[in-house]
Amino acid sequence: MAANAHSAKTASANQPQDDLLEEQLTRIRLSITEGPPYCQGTLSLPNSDFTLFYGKEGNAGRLNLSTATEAQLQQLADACQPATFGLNQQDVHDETYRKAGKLDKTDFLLAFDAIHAGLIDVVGEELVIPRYRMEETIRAEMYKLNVYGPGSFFKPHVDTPRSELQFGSLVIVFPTAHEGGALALREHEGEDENKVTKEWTFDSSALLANCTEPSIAYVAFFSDVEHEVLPVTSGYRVTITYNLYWTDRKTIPPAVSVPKPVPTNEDTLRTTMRALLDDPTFLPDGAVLMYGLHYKYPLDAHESPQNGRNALKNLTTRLKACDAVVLNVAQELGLPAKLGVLYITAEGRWHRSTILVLCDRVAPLSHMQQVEYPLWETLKRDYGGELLTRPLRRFDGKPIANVKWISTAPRFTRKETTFMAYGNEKSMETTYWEIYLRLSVGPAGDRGGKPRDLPASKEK
Ligand SMILES: O=C(O)CCC(=O)C(=O)O
Ligand SMILES: [Fe+2]
Repeated sequence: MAANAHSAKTASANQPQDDLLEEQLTRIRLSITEGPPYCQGTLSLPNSDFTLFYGKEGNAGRLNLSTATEAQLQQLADACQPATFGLNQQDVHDETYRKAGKLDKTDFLLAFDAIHAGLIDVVGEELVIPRYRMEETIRAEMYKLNVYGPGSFFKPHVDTPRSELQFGSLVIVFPTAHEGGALALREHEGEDENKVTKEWTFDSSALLANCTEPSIAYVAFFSDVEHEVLPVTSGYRVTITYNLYWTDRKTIPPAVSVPKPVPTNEDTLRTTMRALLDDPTFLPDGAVLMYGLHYKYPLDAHESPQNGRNALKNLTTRLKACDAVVLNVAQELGLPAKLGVLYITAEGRWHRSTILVLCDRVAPLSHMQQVEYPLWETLKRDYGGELLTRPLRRFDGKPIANVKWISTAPRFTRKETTFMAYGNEKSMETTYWEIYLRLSVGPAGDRGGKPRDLPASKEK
Protein backbone atom coordinates (compact mmCIF):
# COMPACT_ATOMS: atom_id res chain seq x y z
CA MET A 1 0.00 0.00 0.00
CA ALA A 2 1.37 3.39 -0.94
CA ALA A 3 1.11 4.82 2.54
CA ASN A 4 3.33 2.13 3.99
CA ALA A 5 5.80 1.96 1.11
CA HIS A 6 8.68 3.46 3.09
CA SER A 7 8.52 0.67 5.66
CA ALA A 8 8.48 -2.11 3.03
CA LYS A 9 12.16 -3.00 3.58
CA THR A 10 11.59 -4.23 7.06
CA ALA A 11 8.34 -5.99 6.27
CA SER A 12 9.59 -9.55 6.56
CA ALA A 13 11.47 -9.07 9.85
CA ASN A 14 8.38 -7.52 11.43
CA GLN A 15 5.86 -9.94 9.95
CA PRO A 16 4.32 -11.18 13.22
CA GLN A 17 3.92 -7.60 14.53
CA ASP A 18 2.51 -6.45 11.18
CA ASP A 19 -0.03 -9.26 11.19
CA LEU A 20 -1.03 -8.45 14.76
CA LEU A 21 -1.42 -4.75 13.95
CA GLU A 22 -3.45 -5.54 10.84
CA GLU A 23 -5.72 -7.72 12.94
CA GLN A 24 -6.05 -4.96 15.59
CA LEU A 25 -6.87 -2.28 13.00
CA THR A 26 -9.43 -4.59 11.38
CA ARG A 27 -11.08 -4.97 14.77
CA ILE A 28 -11.56 -1.18 14.94
CA ARG A 29 -12.76 -1.05 11.33
CA LEU A 30 -15.38 -3.74 11.96
CA SER A 31 -16.64 -1.94 15.07
CA ILE A 32 -17.65 1.07 13.02
CA THR A 33 -21.23 0.39 11.99
CA GLU A 34 -22.20 2.04 8.75
CA GLY A 35 -25.98 2.28 8.79
CA PRO A 36 -28.02 2.93 5.65
CA PRO A 37 -27.60 6.51 4.42
CA TYR A 38 -31.34 7.18 4.31
CA CYS A 39 -34.68 6.70 6.04
CA GLN A 40 -38.13 6.31 4.57
CA GLY A 41 -41.75 5.87 5.56
CA THR A 42 -45.33 7.03 5.14
CA LEU A 43 -47.40 9.52 7.09
CA SER A 44 -51.20 9.83 7.00
CA LEU A 45 -52.50 13.40 6.90
CA PRO A 46 -55.81 15.24 7.19
CA ASN A 47 -57.49 15.80 3.87
CA SER A 48 -56.93 19.57 4.02
CA ASP A 49 -53.14 19.06 4.01
CA PHE A 50 -53.26 17.89 0.39
CA THR A 51 -54.53 21.20 -1.01
CA LEU A 52 -52.18 22.74 -3.56
CA PHE A 53 -52.47 26.17 -5.22
CA TYR A 54 -50.18 26.69 -8.16
CA GLY A 55 -49.46 28.78 -11.23
CA LYS A 56 -48.59 32.31 -12.28
CA GLU A 57 -50.59 35.40 -11.41
CA GLY A 58 -53.87 35.49 -13.34
CA ASN A 59 -53.50 31.85 -14.29
CA ALA A 60 -53.60 29.86 -11.07
CA GLY A 61 -55.04 26.45 -10.32
CA ARG A 62 -56.01 24.42 -7.29
CA LEU A 63 -56.24 20.71 -6.61
CA ASN A 64 -56.21 18.15 -3.83
CA LEU A 65 -53.22 15.85 -4.18
CA SER A 66 -54.99 12.91 -2.51
CA THR A 67 -57.98 12.91 -4.86
CA ALA A 68 -56.65 14.59 -8.03
CA THR A 69 -57.93 13.23 -11.34
CA GLU A 70 -55.64 12.44 -14.26
CA ALA A 71 -56.91 15.56 -16.10
CA GLN A 72 -56.08 17.77 -13.10
CA LEU A 73 -52.59 16.28 -12.86
CA GLN A 74 -52.07 16.79 -16.57
CA GLN A 75 -52.95 20.49 -16.02
CA LEU A 76 -50.46 20.68 -13.18
CA ALA A 77 -47.80 19.06 -15.38
CA ASP A 78 -48.56 21.59 -18.13
CA ALA A 79 -48.03 24.49 -15.68
CA CYS A 80 -44.48 23.24 -14.94
CA GLN A 81 -41.24 24.24 -16.57
CA PRO A 82 -38.73 21.59 -17.63
CA ALA A 83 -36.54 20.64 -14.67
CA THR A 84 -32.85 21.34 -15.08
CA PHE A 85 -29.81 19.98 -13.25
CA GLY A 86 -26.28 21.11 -12.56
CA LEU A 87 -23.45 19.95 -14.81
CA ASN A 88 -19.96 21.45 -14.64
CA GLN A 89 -21.31 24.64 -13.05
CA GLN A 90 -24.05 25.17 -15.66
CA ASP A 91 -27.79 24.71 -15.29
CA VAL A 92 -28.57 22.21 -18.00
CA HIS A 93 -31.83 21.03 -19.53
CA ASP A 94 -31.14 17.65 -21.07
CA GLU A 95 -34.01 15.20 -21.29
CA THR A 96 -31.67 12.26 -21.75
CA TYR A 97 -30.48 12.90 -18.17
CA ARG A 98 -33.48 14.37 -16.42
CA LYS A 99 -37.02 14.41 -17.73
CA ALA A 100 -39.43 16.04 -15.27
CA GLY A 101 -41.40 19.20 -14.67
CA LYS A 102 -40.73 21.70 -11.89
CA LEU A 103 -42.38 24.61 -10.14
CA ASP A 104 -40.23 27.00 -8.14
CA LYS A 105 -41.47 27.75 -4.67
CA THR A 106 -42.67 31.18 -5.74
CA ASP A 107 -45.24 29.44 -7.96
CA PHE A 108 -47.06 27.18 -5.53
CA LEU A 109 -48.51 27.07 -2.04
CA LEU A 110 -49.12 23.81 -0.28
CA ALA A 111 -51.11 23.28 2.89
CA PHE A 112 -48.82 20.46 4.08
CA ASP A 113 -45.80 21.53 6.03
CA ALA A 114 -43.07 19.01 6.89
CA ILE A 115 -42.05 20.84 10.05
CA HIS A 116 -45.54 21.11 11.56
CA ALA A 117 -46.29 17.53 10.59
CA GLY A 118 -43.36 16.50 12.84
CA LEU A 119 -41.54 14.93 9.91
CA ILE A 120 -38.29 16.81 10.44
CA ASP A 121 -37.93 15.46 13.99
CA VAL A 122 -38.57 11.93 12.74
CA VAL A 123 -35.98 12.35 10.00
CA GLY A 124 -33.43 13.65 12.53
CA GLU A 125 -33.83 10.58 14.70
CA GLU A 126 -34.15 8.04 11.91
CA LEU A 127 -31.11 9.18 9.98
CA VAL A 128 -29.20 8.19 13.13
CA ILE A 129 -27.65 11.52 13.78
CA PRO A 130 -26.03 10.68 17.11
CA ARG A 131 -27.77 11.93 20.21
CA TYR A 132 -25.22 14.62 21.05
CA ARG A 133 -25.75 16.31 17.71
CA MET A 134 -29.51 16.61 18.19
CA GLU A 135 -29.02 19.79 20.19
CA GLU A 136 -28.29 21.33 16.87
CA THR A 137 -31.73 21.36 15.36
CA ILE A 138 -32.41 20.85 11.72
CA ARG A 139 -33.66 23.51 9.38
CA ALA A 140 -35.72 22.27 6.43
CA GLU A 141 -36.05 24.56 3.46
CA MET A 142 -38.66 23.80 0.85
CA TYR A 143 -36.96 23.68 -2.53
CA LYS A 144 -39.14 22.66 -5.49
CA LEU A 145 -42.27 20.88 -6.59
CA ASN A 146 -41.63 18.30 -9.28
CA VAL A 147 -44.00 16.41 -11.53
CA TYR A 148 -42.72 13.20 -13.08
CA GLY A 149 -45.24 12.27 -15.78
CA PRO A 150 -45.18 9.08 -17.87
CA GLY A 151 -41.62 8.44 -19.15
CA SER A 152 -40.01 10.87 -16.67
CA PHE A 153 -36.81 10.03 -14.75
CA PHE A 154 -33.68 11.55 -13.20
CA LYS A 155 -30.44 9.64 -13.85
CA PRO A 156 -27.81 9.03 -11.12
CA HIS A 157 -26.56 12.19 -9.47
CA VAL A 158 -25.58 13.66 -6.13
CA ASP A 159 -27.40 16.74 -4.87
CA THR A 160 -25.42 19.94 -5.07
CA PRO A 161 -24.75 21.28 -1.56
CA ARG A 162 -26.22 24.77 -1.17
CA SER A 163 -23.94 25.57 1.77
CA GLU A 164 -21.54 23.94 4.18
CA LEU A 165 -24.46 23.46 6.56
CA GLN A 166 -26.48 21.28 4.21
CA PHE A 167 -26.35 17.59 5.07
CA GLY A 168 -29.36 16.02 3.47
CA SER A 169 -32.34 16.08 1.18
CA LEU A 170 -35.95 15.18 1.90
CA VAL A 171 -38.39 14.10 -0.79
CA ILE A 172 -42.14 13.90 -0.17
CA VAL A 173 -44.19 11.89 -2.66
CA PHE A 174 -47.95 12.51 -2.84
CA PRO A 175 -50.54 9.77 -3.32
CA THR A 176 -51.29 10.59 -6.95
CA ALA A 177 -51.81 7.44 -9.06
CA HIS A 178 -48.51 6.38 -10.63
CA GLU A 179 -46.41 3.33 -11.33
CA GLY A 180 -42.61 3.21 -11.48
CA GLY A 181 -40.61 6.21 -10.34
CA ALA A 182 -38.86 4.39 -7.48
CA LEU A 183 -35.85 6.18 -6.06
CA ALA A 184 -32.64 4.10 -6.04
CA LEU A 185 -29.91 5.12 -3.59
CA ARG A 186 -26.38 3.83 -4.04
CA GLU A 187 -23.09 3.79 -2.18
CA HIS A 188 -19.92 2.81 -4.03
CA GLU A 189 -16.91 1.53 -2.17
CA GLY A 190 -13.49 0.57 -3.48
CA GLU A 191 -12.40 1.09 -7.04
CA ASP A 192 -12.12 -0.81 -10.32
CA GLU A 193 -12.22 -4.57 -9.81
CA ASN A 194 -12.70 -4.13 -6.04
CA LYS A 195 -15.68 -1.84 -6.43
CA VAL A 196 -18.70 -2.83 -4.38
CA THR A 197 -22.02 -1.06 -4.78
CA LYS A 198 -24.75 -1.10 -2.14
CA GLU A 199 -28.21 -0.22 -3.32
CA TRP A 200 -31.46 0.66 -1.56
CA THR A 201 -34.85 1.41 -3.08
CA PHE A 202 -37.59 3.79 -2.03
CA ASP A 203 -40.59 2.58 -3.98
CA SER A 204 -43.10 5.33 -3.21
CA SER A 205 -45.90 3.98 -5.40
CA ALA A 206 -45.74 0.57 -3.65
CA LEU A 207 -45.57 2.20 -0.18
CA LEU A 208 -48.54 4.47 -0.90
CA ALA A 209 -50.59 1.61 -2.41
CA ASN A 210 -50.42 -0.09 1.01
CA CYS A 211 -51.85 2.91 2.89
CA THR A 212 -55.52 2.83 3.82
CA GLU A 213 -55.65 6.53 4.80
CA PRO A 214 -54.60 9.40 2.50
CA SER A 215 -50.84 9.57 3.09
CA ILE A 216 -47.56 10.86 1.81
CA ALA A 217 -44.40 8.78 1.42
CA TYR A 218 -41.11 10.35 2.47
CA VAL A 219 -37.45 9.61 2.03
CA ALA A 220 -34.56 11.55 3.55
CA PHE A 221 -30.95 10.84 2.64
CA PHE A 222 -27.52 12.32 3.14
CA SER A 223 -27.07 14.54 0.15
CA ASP A 224 -23.69 13.11 -0.87
CA VAL A 225 -25.32 9.75 -1.59
CA GLU A 226 -25.84 8.95 -5.26
CA HIS A 227 -29.51 8.57 -6.23
CA GLU A 228 -31.64 8.04 -9.31
CA VAL A 229 -35.35 8.34 -10.07
CA LEU A 230 -36.27 5.33 -12.21
CA PRO A 231 -38.72 5.92 -15.07
CA VAL A 232 -42.37 6.54 -14.26
CA THR A 233 -44.29 4.03 -16.37
CA SER A 234 -47.79 5.46 -15.89
CA GLY A 235 -49.56 8.28 -14.09
CA TYR A 236 -47.97 11.28 -12.37
CA ARG A 237 -45.48 11.22 -9.51
CA VAL A 238 -45.74 14.56 -7.70
CA THR A 239 -43.03 15.47 -5.20
CA ILE A 240 -41.84 18.28 -2.99
CA THR A 241 -38.14 18.42 -2.19
CA TYR A 242 -36.58 20.02 0.87
CA ASN A 243 -32.96 20.81 1.58
CA LEU A 244 -31.95 19.84 5.12
CA TYR A 245 -29.45 22.01 6.98
CA TRP A 246 -27.90 22.13 10.38
CA THR A 247 -28.97 25.36 11.97
CA ASP A 248 -26.14 27.65 12.82
CA ARG A 249 -25.20 26.82 16.41
CA LYS A 250 -25.08 30.46 17.46
CA THR A 251 -28.84 30.83 16.98
CA ILE A 252 -29.76 27.91 19.25
CA PRO A 253 -30.70 28.53 22.87
CA PRO A 254 -28.73 26.43 25.38
CA ALA A 255 -30.08 22.89 25.33
CA VAL A 256 -31.91 21.54 28.37
CA SER A 257 -29.85 18.69 29.67
CA VAL A 258 -31.79 15.41 29.51
CA PRO A 259 -30.39 11.87 29.51
CA LYS A 260 -30.13 10.59 25.98
CA PRO A 261 -30.02 7.02 24.69
CA VAL A 262 -26.64 5.61 23.63
CA PRO A 263 -26.71 3.76 20.29
CA THR A 264 -25.26 0.22 20.42
CA ASN A 265 -22.81 0.87 17.60
CA GLU A 266 -21.15 3.59 19.66
CA ASP A 267 -20.84 1.22 22.61
CA THR A 268 -19.23 -1.45 20.42
CA LEU A 269 -16.60 0.90 19.06
CA ARG A 270 -15.86 2.35 22.49
CA THR A 271 -15.35 -1.12 23.97
CA THR A 272 -13.06 -2.22 21.12
CA MET A 273 -10.99 0.96 21.19
CA ARG A 274 -10.69 0.99 24.97
CA ALA A 275 -9.48 -2.63 25.00
CA LEU A 276 -6.88 -1.91 22.31
CA LEU A 277 -5.61 1.24 24.00
CA ASP A 278 -5.16 -0.75 27.22
CA ASP A 279 -3.25 -3.44 25.31
CA PRO A 280 0.54 -2.71 25.32
CA THR A 281 1.02 -4.70 22.07
CA PHE A 282 -1.22 -2.22 20.21
CA LEU A 283 0.97 0.48 18.66
CA PRO A 284 3.54 0.35 21.51
CA ASP A 285 5.17 3.61 20.34
CA GLY A 286 1.91 5.27 19.40
CA ALA A 287 0.95 6.37 15.91
CA VAL A 288 -1.31 8.55 13.86
CA LEU A 289 -4.52 6.71 13.03
CA MET A 290 -6.30 7.86 9.91
CA TYR A 291 -9.99 7.30 9.35
CA GLY A 292 -11.42 8.35 5.97
CA LEU A 293 -14.87 9.78 6.63
CA HIS A 294 -17.58 7.52 5.27
CA TYR A 295 -19.70 10.46 4.04
CA LYS A 296 -18.76 13.49 2.02
CA TYR A 297 -19.07 17.04 3.33
CA PRO A 298 -19.39 20.28 1.43
CA LEU A 299 -16.67 22.86 2.00
CA ASP A 300 -16.16 26.17 0.28
CA ALA A 301 -12.87 26.21 -1.61
CA HIS A 302 -12.54 29.97 -1.77
CA GLU A 303 -12.33 30.90 1.87
CA SER A 304 -9.55 32.94 3.40
CA PRO A 305 -6.94 30.79 5.22
CA GLN A 306 -8.47 31.51 8.64
CA ASN A 307 -12.05 30.88 7.52
CA GLY A 308 -10.99 27.76 5.66
CA ARG A 309 -9.34 26.36 8.80
CA ASN A 310 -12.37 27.26 10.89
CA ALA A 311 -14.71 25.61 8.39
CA LEU A 312 -12.86 22.34 8.88
CA LYS A 313 -12.87 22.72 12.66
CA ASN A 314 -16.59 23.56 12.71
CA LEU A 315 -17.31 20.47 10.68
CA THR A 316 -16.52 18.37 13.75
CA THR A 317 -19.95 19.37 15.13
CA ARG A 318 -21.74 18.34 11.94
CA LEU A 319 -20.41 14.89 11.16
CA LYS A 320 -22.99 12.37 9.99
CA ALA A 321 -23.90 9.07 11.63
CA CYS A 322 -20.89 6.69 11.92
CA ASP A 323 -18.38 9.51 11.27
CA ALA A 324 -19.67 11.35 14.33
CA VAL A 325 -19.53 8.14 16.34
CA VAL A 326 -15.81 7.64 15.57
CA LEU A 327 -14.95 11.22 16.55
CA ASN A 328 -17.03 11.07 19.69
CA VAL A 329 -15.47 7.82 20.88
CA ALA A 330 -11.94 9.09 20.15
CA GLN A 331 -12.59 12.27 22.12
CA GLU A 332 -14.10 10.37 25.04
CA LEU A 333 -11.00 8.17 25.16
CA GLY A 334 -8.79 11.26 25.25
CA LEU A 335 -7.19 10.90 21.82
CA PRO A 336 -6.35 14.24 20.17
CA ALA A 337 -8.48 14.34 17.02
CA LYS A 338 -8.74 16.72 14.12
CA LEU A 339 -10.04 16.78 10.58
CA GLY A 340 -7.88 17.28 7.52
CA VAL A 341 -8.35 17.38 3.76
CA LEU A 342 -6.25 14.66 2.16
CA TYR A 343 -4.39 15.33 -1.07
CA ILE A 344 -2.82 12.48 -2.97
CA THR A 345 -0.03 13.81 -5.11
CA ALA A 346 2.55 12.01 -7.20
CA GLU A 347 6.17 12.78 -7.97
CA GLY A 348 9.20 11.24 -9.55
CA ARG A 349 9.56 9.79 -12.99
CA TRP A 350 6.29 8.29 -14.19
CA HIS A 351 4.74 9.59 -10.98
CA ARG A 352 5.94 6.46 -9.25
CA SER A 353 5.94 7.84 -5.76
CA THR A 354 2.72 8.79 -4.04
CA ILE A 355 2.84 11.56 -1.49
CA LEU A 356 -0.05 12.00 0.86
CA VAL A 357 -0.53 15.45 2.32
CA LEU A 358 -3.08 16.25 5.00
CA CYS A 359 -4.08 19.91 4.80
CA ASP A 360 -5.83 22.00 7.41
CA ARG A 361 -8.17 23.45 4.79
CA VAL A 362 -9.26 23.02 1.20
CA ALA A 363 -6.70 24.06 -1.41
CA PRO A 364 -8.61 25.40 -4.44
CA LEU A 365 -6.32 23.58 -6.87
CA SER A 366 -8.62 23.64 -9.87
CA HIS A 367 -8.74 27.45 -9.64
CA MET A 368 -5.02 28.02 -9.27
CA GLN A 369 -3.38 29.62 -12.26
CA GLN A 370 -0.13 27.88 -11.67
CA VAL A 371 0.86 25.18 -9.28
CA GLU A 372 4.45 25.07 -8.22
CA TYR A 373 6.13 21.70 -8.63
CA PRO A 374 6.20 19.60 -6.57
CA LEU A 375 2.67 20.08 -5.38
CA TRP A 376 3.37 18.74 -1.90
CA GLU A 377 5.64 21.71 -1.20
CA THR A 378 2.85 24.17 -2.00
CA LEU A 379 0.39 22.23 0.12
CA LYS A 380 2.84 22.08 3.00
CA ARG A 381 3.77 25.74 2.85
CA ASP A 382 0.41 27.39 2.04
CA TYR A 383 -2.29 24.98 3.22
CA GLY A 384 -1.00 23.71 6.56
CA GLY A 385 -0.03 20.46 4.85
CA GLU A 386 1.39 17.61 6.92
CA LEU A 387 3.27 15.01 4.90
CA LEU A 388 2.06 11.52 5.65
CA THR A 389 4.55 9.86 3.31
CA ARG A 390 8.17 10.61 2.54
CA PRO A 391 9.03 12.45 -0.71
CA LEU A 392 11.62 10.71 -2.89
CA ARG A 393 14.52 13.14 -2.92
CA ARG A 394 13.89 16.19 -0.83
CA PHE A 395 13.30 15.88 2.82
CA ASP A 396 13.74 18.58 5.45
CA GLY A 397 14.99 16.25 8.15
CA LYS A 398 11.91 16.27 10.37
CA PRO A 399 10.35 12.90 11.07
CA ILE A 400 7.18 11.95 9.26
CA ALA A 401 4.19 10.70 11.15
CA ASN A 402 4.00 6.99 11.72
CA VAL A 403 0.66 6.56 9.98
CA LYS A 404 -1.78 3.66 10.18
CA TRP A 405 -5.05 3.52 8.34
CA ILE A 406 -8.31 2.43 9.95
CA SER A 407 -10.02 2.75 6.62
CA THR A 408 -8.21 1.62 3.48
CA ALA A 409 -5.29 3.88 2.57
CA PRO A 410 -6.14 6.05 -0.43
CA ARG A 411 -4.59 5.33 -3.83
CA PHE A 412 -3.53 7.73 -6.53
CA THR A 413 -5.67 6.19 -9.30
CA ARG A 414 -8.80 7.99 -8.28
CA LYS A 415 -11.30 8.30 -11.10
CA GLU A 416 -13.61 11.23 -11.40
CA THR A 417 -16.82 10.25 -9.67
CA THR A 418 -20.39 11.27 -10.37
CA PHE A 419 -20.44 13.85 -7.63
CA MET A 420 -17.90 15.99 -9.36
CA ALA A 421 -19.85 16.33 -12.58
CA TYR A 422 -23.55 15.81 -11.95
CA GLY A 423 -25.60 17.58 -9.30
CA ASN A 424 -29.16 18.76 -8.99
CA GLU A 425 -28.02 22.36 -9.30
CA LYS A 426 -25.22 24.05 -11.20
CA SER A 427 -23.43 25.72 -8.33
CA MET A 428 -20.08 24.20 -7.43
CA GLU A 429 -18.92 26.95 -5.10
CA THR A 430 -19.43 24.60 -2.21
CA THR A 431 -18.44 21.11 -3.09
CA TYR A 432 -17.39 17.80 -1.60
CA TRP A 433 -13.87 16.72 -0.57
CA GLU A 434 -12.03 13.70 0.78
CA ILE A 435 -11.85 14.43 4.47
CA TYR A 436 -9.96 12.34 7.00
CA LEU A 437 -10.11 12.19 10.74
CA ARG A 438 -6.60 12.21 12.18
CA LEU A 439 -6.38 10.57 15.57
CA SER A 440 -3.20 10.72 17.53
CA VAL A 441 -2.47 7.71 19.71
CA GLY A 442 0.28 8.04 22.29
CA PRO A 443 2.61 5.21 23.34
CA ALA A 444 1.31 2.39 25.58
CA GLY A 445 0.68 3.81 29.05
CA ASP A 446 0.27 7.37 27.73
CA ARG A 447 -2.34 7.05 24.99
CA GLY A 448 -3.40 10.71 25.16
CA GLY A 449 0.24 11.75 24.77
CA LYS A 450 2.45 12.25 21.76
CA PRO A 451 3.44 9.33 19.51
CA ARG A 452 7.23 8.76 19.96
CA ASP A 453 8.35 9.63 16.42
CA LEU A 454 6.24 12.73 15.83
CA PRO A 455 7.53 16.29 15.80
CA ALA A 456 6.10 18.18 18.78
CA SER A 457 4.56 20.91 16.60
CA LYS A 458 1.97 18.53 15.13
CA GLU A 459 0.49 17.64 18.51
CA LYS A 460 -1.30 20.82 19.41
O1 LIG B 1 -37.89 12.65 -6.66
C1 LIG B 1 -37.02 12.04 -6.05
O2 LIG B 1 -37.23 10.98 -5.46
C2 LIG B 1 -35.61 12.59 -6.01
C3 LIG B 1 -35.47 13.88 -6.77
C4 LIG B 1 -34.05 14.35 -6.82
O3 LIG B 1 -33.15 13.57 -6.75
C5 LIG B 1 -33.74 15.81 -6.91
O4 LIG B 1 -34.65 16.62 -7.10
O5 LIG B 1 -32.55 16.16 -6.80
FE1 LIG C 1 -31.37 14.62 -6.21
